[in-house]
Amino acid sequence: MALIEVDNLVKEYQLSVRHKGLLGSIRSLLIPEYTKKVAVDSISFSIEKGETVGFIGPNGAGKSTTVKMLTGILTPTSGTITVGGLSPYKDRKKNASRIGVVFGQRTQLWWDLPVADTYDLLKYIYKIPDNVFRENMELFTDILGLHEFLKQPVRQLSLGQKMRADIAAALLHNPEIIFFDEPTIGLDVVAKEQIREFVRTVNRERGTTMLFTTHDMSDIEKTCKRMIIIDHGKKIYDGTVEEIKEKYGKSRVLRVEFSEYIPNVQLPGAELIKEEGNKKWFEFQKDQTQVSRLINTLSQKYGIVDITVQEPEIEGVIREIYQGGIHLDETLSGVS
Ligand SMILES: Nc1ncnc2c1ncn2[C@@H]1O[C@H](COP(=O)(O)OP(=O)(O)OP(=O)(O)O)[C@@H](O)[C@H]1O
Repeated sequence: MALIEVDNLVKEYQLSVRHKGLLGSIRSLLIPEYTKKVAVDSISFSIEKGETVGFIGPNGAGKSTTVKMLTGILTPTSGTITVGGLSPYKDRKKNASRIGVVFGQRTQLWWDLPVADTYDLLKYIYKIPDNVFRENMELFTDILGLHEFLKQPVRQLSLGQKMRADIAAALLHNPEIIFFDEPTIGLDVVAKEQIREFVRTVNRERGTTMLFTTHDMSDIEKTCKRMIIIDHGKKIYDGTVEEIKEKYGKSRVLRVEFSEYIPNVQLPGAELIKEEGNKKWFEFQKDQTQVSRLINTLSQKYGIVDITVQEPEIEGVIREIYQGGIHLDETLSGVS
């Protein structure tokens, strides 16, 4: 049995119908009417121990609702979830001790307490043995650079420091599974990279299972092997990040450094998209133009110092999927 098993999961929210005007308001009060919003529509998937999975989709797709059900905060309308053999909403307390949750937009730390005191409190709450606490504090301080601000109250921390402090707090009790909700939102590139590196280290060294919801495709590309895409509450893709890029990222960029400045380069089958000194970037469609033909054409006419082919950005592929420009085929999408 997989660590996380989700079968035909459905969540409907009940919304009250409001009528216009004073009479309408009175009517709504006396005879309340409701409509249903299906936020999660028969989703199934399973996640094995040690996997890192990106859970993505456009705004309102149903990601948070699914994660809230996985963590036991919400009860499903129908379908089943098991996390390590437990039902998250029925065995909420037991489940909580085995999971860690990191919210990018909210802190779980005590606002007025120094960070170190928060960790002491968590040690007490989760009954973390001394040796585990010491080992984790050492590792987290080292990779996340906690020593800079351990004695400062949480309210004085910068966004990036708070995020690092929050991640350490969520992992202190050695959870088997961690749910990250937009873990790098609002952070600068250095802080983002530090967090991604930390996540990779913990996954590699401890085999911790990780699920990310994020709008930052670099988070997914740099930390996850697998990606589940949902849209309008339905699962539309479940597979590797590489596979979706390879199959749907049709455009490639040829970056060429010439031995001298050449004003007009004609390259049939490719379009000039950028130039900088002696360097030029050409975009081409990999299923229409062979890269070897482009290289031959260029090298016969011009002196070339360096040439590289750049892979497609996952960001662009996902944008097109959200905009309906790419229809995923069922054999690839792993959707049954
Ligand atoms: N408490 C609620 N009551 C009613 N409808 C809700 C509630 N929470 C979410 N919804 C609706 O359910 C749908 C899914 O919302 P959800 O927050 O799960 O999406 P999401 O994929 O996490 O979006 P985002 O990327 O914007 O955070 C949306 O249409 C949303 O308006």
